[in-house]
Amino acid sequence: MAKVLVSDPIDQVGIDILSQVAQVDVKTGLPPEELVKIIPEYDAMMLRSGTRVTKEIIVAGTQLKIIGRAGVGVDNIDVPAATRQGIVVVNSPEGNTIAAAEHALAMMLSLSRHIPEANQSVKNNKWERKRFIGAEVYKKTLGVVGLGKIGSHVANVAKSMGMKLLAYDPFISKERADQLGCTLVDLDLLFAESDYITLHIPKTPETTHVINKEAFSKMKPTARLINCARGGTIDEDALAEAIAEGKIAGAALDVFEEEPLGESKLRDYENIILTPHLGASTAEAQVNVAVDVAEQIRDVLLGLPARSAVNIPGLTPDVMEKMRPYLQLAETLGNLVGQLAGGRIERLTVRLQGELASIKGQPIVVASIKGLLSQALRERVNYVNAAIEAKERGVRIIETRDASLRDYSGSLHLSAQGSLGEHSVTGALLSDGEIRITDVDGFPINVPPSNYMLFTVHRDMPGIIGKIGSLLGSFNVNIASMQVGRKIVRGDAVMALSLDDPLPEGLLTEITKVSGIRDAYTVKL
Ligand SMILES: NC(=O)C1=CN([C@@H]2O[C@H](COP(=O)(O)OP(=O)(O)OC[C@H]3O[C@@H](n4cnc5c(N)ncnc54)[C@H](O)[C@@H]3O)[C@@H](O)[C@H]2O)C=CC1
Ligand SMILES: O=C(O)CCC(=O)C(=O)O
Repeated sequence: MAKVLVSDPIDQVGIDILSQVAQVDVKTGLPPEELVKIIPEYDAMMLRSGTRVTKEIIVAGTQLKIIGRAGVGVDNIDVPAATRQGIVVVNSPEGNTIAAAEHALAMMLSLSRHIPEANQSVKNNKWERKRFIGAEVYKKTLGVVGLGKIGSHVANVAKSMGMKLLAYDPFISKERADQLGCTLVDLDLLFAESDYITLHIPKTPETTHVINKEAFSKMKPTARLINCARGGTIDEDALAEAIAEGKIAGAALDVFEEEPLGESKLRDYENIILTPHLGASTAEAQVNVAVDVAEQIRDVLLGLPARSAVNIPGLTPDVMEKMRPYLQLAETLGNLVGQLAGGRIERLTVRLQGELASIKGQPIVVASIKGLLSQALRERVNYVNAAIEAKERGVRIIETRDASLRDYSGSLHLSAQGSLGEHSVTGALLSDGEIRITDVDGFPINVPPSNYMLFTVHRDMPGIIGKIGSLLGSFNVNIASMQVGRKIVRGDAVMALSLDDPLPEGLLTEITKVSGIRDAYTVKL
């Protein structure tokens, strides 16, 4: 039975789903060195933001097939290392959207009405009504940085509270911003005009310290800053300085450069509200993310695709479902051309022909690479790491299209240039979804792929097929089917044989010795 390690607190509903297919061990709060020790026995990991899945943990996780992040941000997982090792990383892109947006809105209102300080004051037996004069958000300007799922929900609610909305998001269209009632502006204008600034961006090289000393110098002294997105997007030293110097009126932070928050000046100011990364911490969100991610882990352990994999570009389950027969075709042809070419492959050209030329090429290219590398890497290569493996091995990938070819209802042509020469194969799908190999090295044939195959290039002359048949028979190898493809009579030809048994050692050399045989290749598909 598969084993899943749950390393952060996850709602029981997620554990129940995982338990349908796996032994689930809940071990929270483990230090990294302990995780490295125990991870080799696990097939999957499920976590929230409390666990850092480092390269060391991933490298030690030799059985790991999937890492599930019950939340949005996967920045606590070394995704490139997981990808390199062929481990699928999944998240729950929408399960906590509302929770995080509501937390940001709660922070905005808490800042405006001094809720935390007023609460503390009453609990200290005081009644300081004058001290806590607040500000209304109605008719004030909210600057939303990052107009994705959470930013959009914040904008929607803020609009209904009568706020004016500015937004900065270089990847969002004007139409989408218009729909949300937001005016897209550049960051400098957003800083200068906003009464409230709320961040809803991932932490990337571009967003690291996007709120810095210079940014604070552009803000209104009455501005209030909210970050329920990611630590590190605000320069915390610059923020403490800006608050101390009265450059802005307040800040509310749920996320920090270092979590849990260590020594920090941020604790010193009454007008800074701090929460311990609670954005996703609602009962509803925790059920949503637990179900979403546990179902994906269960599916992957059962050999099914994951719906929110962050490291299988373009291969969402609906694409996967629609394209499954073509992916199978691409993998088979990749595997075949890789074996024909042998040696070190330098270039793989993938040509989508006829009707196939109009469909999304990337998944087919990935499947072709997976097939190509499968002889060398076996089960180590998958849809996650195929492209990376090819790049690291110096295989140049070229994708081309030719819509003018009208054979079958679309066909796929792969050619591999390797250290031993160049070979090409073409294949197509029949109406019943069966795969046909329709061309090898430019010679037309029509054979289904089979486990064991033999291909020869020979001179088209009487007797040669008989000789090969007898030779195979003398080694007790049964021929399931045989076909010859040629371009001109008595010129060169290709023979494709499907065999019931693998070729015994030495037989391939015997075949190449037959007069008229130029080359022979044995293939296992
Ligand atoms: N505090 C918490 O507990 C939670 C925090 N989060 C965090 O909130 C953030 C936003 O999450 P979602 O809205 O779900 O993500 P999303 O992917 O839907 O939206 C992010 C938006 O940021 C934009 N963006 C990317 N680079 C940008 C840049 N340089 N400048 C401006 N905009 C940029 C993107 O175009 C996108 O529209 C993420 O970092 C996520 O990890 C999410 C859930 C809970
Ligand atoms: O798991 C959590 O509580 C944090 C959620 C979060 O930060 C995210 O989903 O990006």
